[in-house]
Amino acid sequence: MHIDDTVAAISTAPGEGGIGIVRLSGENSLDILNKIFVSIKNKDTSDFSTFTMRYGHIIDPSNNEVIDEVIVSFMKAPHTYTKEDVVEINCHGGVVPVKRILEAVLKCGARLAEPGEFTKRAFLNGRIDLSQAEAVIDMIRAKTDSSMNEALKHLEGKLSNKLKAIKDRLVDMMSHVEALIEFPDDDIEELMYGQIENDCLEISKSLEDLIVSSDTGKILREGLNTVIIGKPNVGKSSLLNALLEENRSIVTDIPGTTRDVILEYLNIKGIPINIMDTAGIRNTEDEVEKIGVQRTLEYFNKADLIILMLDYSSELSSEDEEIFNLLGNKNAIVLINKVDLDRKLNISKVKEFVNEKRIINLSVKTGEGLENLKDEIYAMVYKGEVKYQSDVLVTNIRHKDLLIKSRTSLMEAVNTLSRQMPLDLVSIDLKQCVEYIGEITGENVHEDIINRIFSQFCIGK
Ligand SMILES: Nc1nc2c(c(=O)[nH]1)N(C=O)[C@@H](CNc1ccc(C(=O)N[C@@H](CCC(=O)O)C(=O)O)cc1)CN2
Ligand SMILES: Nc1nc2c(ncn2[C@@H]2O[C@H](COP(=O)(O)OP(=O)(O)OP(=O)(O)O)[C@@H](O)[C@H]2O)c(=O)[nH]1
Ligand SMILES: [Mg+2]
Repeated sequence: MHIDDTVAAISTAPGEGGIGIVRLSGENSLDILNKIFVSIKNKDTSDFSTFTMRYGHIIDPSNNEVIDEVIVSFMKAPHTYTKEDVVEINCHGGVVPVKRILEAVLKCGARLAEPGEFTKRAFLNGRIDLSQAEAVIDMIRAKTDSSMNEALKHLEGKLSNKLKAIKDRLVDMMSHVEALIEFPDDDIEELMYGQIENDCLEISKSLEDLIVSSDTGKILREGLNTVIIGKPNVGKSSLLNALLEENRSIVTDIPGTTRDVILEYLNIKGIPINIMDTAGIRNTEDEVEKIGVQRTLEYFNKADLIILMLDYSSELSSEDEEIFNLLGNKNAIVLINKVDLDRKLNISKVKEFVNEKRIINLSVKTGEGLENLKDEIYAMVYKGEVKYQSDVLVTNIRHKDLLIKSRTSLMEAVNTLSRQMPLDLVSIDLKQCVEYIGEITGENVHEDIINRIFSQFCIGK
């Protein structure tokens, strides 16, 4: 496939900044630049060496007026971000210079790039595979160091290489199977059945390891959805504020203070947390509060982790018990807050309700127990297994779903083999398995899916 138009976009974030960048990619990039760029030394761009920069001015082609003082860089195909000629115009940061330079570039024949089009070209031109392109957006969205490190590993091809190794093995097996179908040989057939079955099981184990890693990986990419619930006045909003180290939520000693769900983002030991403070759960006649309680329950159902708060200084109430009943087998930590006050809470009774959940004593007021809470969340996410920290994690649900499908095909092959059914059927299963892996890397994936992935990108990426 040959892409023959040249695209341009503002690649820096909108707003005021030190520098703004307008990026061009495509075979006319340098010609377009030549129409609007004048260097002090009056050199034209024909002898612009790759990966060098030049100082000069951008001129408005319609009236020859200077738009801005700039530095331009040139990267020659194919060793560039997109594998096409790339020009970057570094102008003064601010909304006007980048916008006017972009207009000038468009007037001279560039087309406005779609969101993610530079990265899409890097994919279509074969510099990176689809899973690496997806990592580019994860990189931009990452809220913590751990999330970013994981995205970088994907970007650098750690997952792609693993998948490639798996695919190579499958293709190898397929050729053996094909050979045996074409030239049946009773002497080795039985031996081959066992051998292929073994290989399938081994590959299935590698797929399984990747699938398991997605429990942690998804959290690093999307954040752990954590909902603080409890009856009114136990200190939910105080906890949110303490974790954020700012007064985000209104705190008063009036029960029913919080009426809506308040969402904030936290970084707990590198784990991105989407934390939600909610309206205290109770039966109420107040119309606004009722809606708030309803919302609390909706978020409760979607949560990855529930932080259930109790009040050390008050007796267990029917409201607390109602919340215990909601918990079921939800992933939850029980926090007993206000341990700085005198105890009225019957702790052994709490334990009867939530015997298998972790209970942590805390005082938001003094800060006691806050570190224990953070340690517990970290341990839950990493499940205490260090193996995830060095190896690559599957972070993307699309990838996880395809890995599950490819493993299912592989297990179908195993099933076929163990029942000594014809090898043609095994061949079909193996082919299916390879195709699912190819959907992750983008070798064979429907255009709609590619478009959907890149449409999530920002402009200029
Ligand atoms: N100014 C600028 N900064 C940027 C980018 C960019 O496009 N422009 N990037 C993008 O968003 C990121 C860097 N990513 C990049 C990835 C590959 C290539 C590239 O030219 N690769 C060539 C090898 C170049 C060489 O080694 O000489 C290649 O793979 O062939 C450039 C940038 C972050 N910083
Ligand atoms: N002594 C003591 N008081 C606390 C502690 N944590 C919170 N409080 C107080 O408890 C009261 C209620 O706190 P909030 O954070 O508003 O409670 P909430 O659970 O958000 O309440 P609703 O929004 O009404 O559901 C406030 O007066 C807080 O200052 C604590 O650890 N110790
Ligand atoms: Mg509150």
